[in-house]
Amino acid sequence: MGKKELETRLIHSYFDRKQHYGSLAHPLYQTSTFVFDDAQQGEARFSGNESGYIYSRLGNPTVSELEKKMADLEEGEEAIAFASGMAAVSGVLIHLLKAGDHILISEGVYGCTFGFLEMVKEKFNIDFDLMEMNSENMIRTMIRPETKVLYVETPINPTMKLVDLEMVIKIAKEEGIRVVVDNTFCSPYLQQPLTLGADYVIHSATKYISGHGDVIAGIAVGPAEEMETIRMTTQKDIGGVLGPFDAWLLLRGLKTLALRMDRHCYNARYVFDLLKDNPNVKNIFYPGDPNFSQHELAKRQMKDFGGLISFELQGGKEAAQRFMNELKVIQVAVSLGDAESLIQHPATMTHSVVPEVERKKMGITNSLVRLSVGLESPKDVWNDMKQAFDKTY
Ligand SMILES: C/C=C(/N=C/c1c(COP(=O)(O)O)cnc(C)c1O)C(=O)O
Repeated sequence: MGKKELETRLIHSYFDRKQHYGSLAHPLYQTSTFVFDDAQQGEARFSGNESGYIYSRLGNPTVSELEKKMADLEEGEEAIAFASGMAAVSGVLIHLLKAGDHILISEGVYGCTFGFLEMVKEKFNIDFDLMEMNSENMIRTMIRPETKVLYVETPINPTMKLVDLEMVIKIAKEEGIRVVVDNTFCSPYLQQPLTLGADYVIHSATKYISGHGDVIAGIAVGPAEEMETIRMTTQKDIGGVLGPFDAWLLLRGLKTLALRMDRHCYNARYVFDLLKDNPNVKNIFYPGDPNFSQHELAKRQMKDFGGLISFELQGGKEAAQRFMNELKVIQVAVSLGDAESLIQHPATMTHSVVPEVERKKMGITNSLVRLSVGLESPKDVWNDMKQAFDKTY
């Protein structure tokens, strides 16, 4: 029988149940270290002459099961689980870049990704430029001899703009540059950048992969040989590893990823269809909007349009904060991809670390709010927004 569908591979496991009392669920190895049969086995394991677990910062069976599954789901060679999405971002970029290098970034990125780039620019002389990656000529103009990486989020947090992966990857391959795609907003269920030729995929697994708002985690998927280098240097020595219980929770969350993403997409479309005609909304940014400037690219590049809607409210920051404060079902909180609908104000929250001049370039205004549509009844989500509009305007 051939390779099963993704929906099936999300659920089924890789471990040999016969070695684990027939356990259906993957066992949880909540341990920091592993006992050797004798001193010689310890020597053999550390030297690499014998495979096996040593210490959970170097590998853990529960974490390995998650990594195998994520590599499979993203159609990649190998995956590494990290303590957070930012640990995955920094782990991969530290591996790929050295002093004097340059990296091109999609015009919008998560605020702390921007903060990380500012830090390595100042401390380690790794330069970066943000750019709107929608013009082949512009990208080629911005590439320098020292450019080593094109880093993109698509959709971009929080503006929901898209980057044409096939176009960016084509240029990168011609120029001998690596492409890293942060696939957090889609999960492998809606988009698989490695199948388009990207070199690395990154996830804040905190979001849709977990789906239950109870784990902070990151994942990187990439070429096996380089991932081993990252595992045994960048991650081992910086130490941003994921704990076994968090890996176990992610394995549990992945089982329902397909069902949850379908529901997030359905619910977001339901909300959009009502929100788009609301007089208190100045602009709305949702890939599933037929009037969205990149709607055709969204249809081509994504399986469905996701669970996130960003929109600008009439009246600026004060009105946006009043609106958020009137919500009862939707929770005012950062993060996304949870069962609960969440709303946040990027300019003063997730992207507050980005200087205002850069935020403006990214299209992040004080009127912008980002809604992560959850798994509740979409009717209740919309009614909550409607009553908040009535009280705010
Ligand atoms: C509060 C956090 C939000 N985001 C995070 C995030 C990270 C970083 O992921 P950890 O938070 O380190 O797991 C990486 N990549 C993307 C596209 C992200 O949105 C947020 O936007 O609401």
